[in-house]
Amino acid sequence: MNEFPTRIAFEQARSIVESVAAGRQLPSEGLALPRAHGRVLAQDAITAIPLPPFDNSAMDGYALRHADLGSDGDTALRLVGEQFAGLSLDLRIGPGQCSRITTGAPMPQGADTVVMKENTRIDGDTVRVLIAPKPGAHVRRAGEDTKIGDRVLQAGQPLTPSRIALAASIGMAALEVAQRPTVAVFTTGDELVEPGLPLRPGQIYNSNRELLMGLLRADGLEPTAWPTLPDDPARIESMLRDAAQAFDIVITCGAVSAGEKDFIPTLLQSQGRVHFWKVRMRPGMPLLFGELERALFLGLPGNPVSVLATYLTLGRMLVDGLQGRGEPRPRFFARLSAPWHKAHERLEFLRGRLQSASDGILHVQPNPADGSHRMRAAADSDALIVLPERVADYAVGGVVEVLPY
Ligand SMILES: Nc1nc2c(c(=O)[nH]1)N[C@H]1C(S)=C(S)[C@@H](COP(=O)(O)OP(=O)(O)OC[C@H]3O[C@@H](n4cnc5c(N)ncnc54)[C@H](O)[C@@H]3O)O[C@H]1N2
Ligand code: MOO
Repeated sequence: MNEFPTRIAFEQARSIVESVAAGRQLPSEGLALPRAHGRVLAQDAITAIPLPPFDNSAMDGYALRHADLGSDGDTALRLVGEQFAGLSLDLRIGPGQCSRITTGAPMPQGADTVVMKENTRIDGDTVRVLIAPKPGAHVRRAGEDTKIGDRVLQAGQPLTPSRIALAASIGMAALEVAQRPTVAVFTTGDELVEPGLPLRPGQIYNSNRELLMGLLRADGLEPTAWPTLPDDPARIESMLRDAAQAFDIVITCGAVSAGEKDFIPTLLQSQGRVHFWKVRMRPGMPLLFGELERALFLGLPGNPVSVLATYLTLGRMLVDGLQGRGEPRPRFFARLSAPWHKAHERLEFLRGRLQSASDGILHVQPNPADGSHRMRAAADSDALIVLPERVADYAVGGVVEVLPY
């Protein structure tokens, strides 16, 4: 049995999760762009072409030489050609001449300015410029967005639609991304019944499976739900070992505190390895983190709101770390719209509802139903409110960190 830290501060738990994840980063795989959305990039992307690739028009209108425009704002130019987007005709504009042009079409040689169609009148092959554009107006210059050799994306960045689009615009058809961890999800307890079946006295419906599967899917994973574990140590051991031989992460909910049927910490101590057990957070204190077979093992406490809080904090850190996500998630702060008395020492993740006031300031309304079994309060809320480790009174308007979910 290994020695492990217990009742640790959240920050210590975070650093253990991060260092374990850093040591077990998943390999990369090449994916075509349509399949790379939401993944973490495992390579830098350096552009071999400038963006835009050539000088082109930002408007539908006429390409001209600004020097030809008279100061009175009404100049007649001779229309000598037309340049549409898609094929460069190598047109050349001489003095007093102009060319029809559409948005995105290459600028003809000699032209330096575009006038919008709406500011002209056409009469045969004469174009009258009624309102003179400024010099260089409506021309998008080659390379003004990115230059050849620019590092436009970096390893560790999550691939948002904008980043995938940027990769496409420099001509990349595939990207090297971190493999996603495979995740096996277990619920535990003889009291659990699946929704849709009749409920006998003493039983409750299994809500944690949907909660956890949903949280993992929202983070881009494709978790696999296993049958619920009975309160039987031999069955628990054989099912968890099976999963731990095949998956990168095994997540259980329940059976990690001090009850007679809480078999999982003992199993991990004797058959695997414990990195920590119990974190000074609320909800979620009995959280267990370790290893079994080839898998990393997260034993979340069974109370539904504890599942929410432990996944959104340390669970997500593990998933991010295994994929080498280097870009920190943005942090958000809000003002409390009601006072709160924090009566205990643990770091609290209270549930609350976010709302932006008309002055642009984000407010959060704490939900008074703070028991870790109160799923209704979690469902009525959309953020965890982070209250640091100390007994404290929070006044209305006090600034707190929030984790939207
Ligand atoms: N003597 C002690 N008792 C408890 C402690 C402690 O330190 N000493 N910790 C308390 C805290 S805090 C929590 S959180 C819970 C965690 O308990 P477990 O992780 O062992 O979870 P269970 O006992 O199996 O279940 C707790 C609670 O959650 C319900 N549950 C479990 N699974 C589901 C599910 N899939 N869907 C819906 N609800 C579920 C279960 O019925 C229990 O009510 O322990 C405290 N006790
Ligand atoms: O830590 Mo437990 O999650 O408060 O109920």
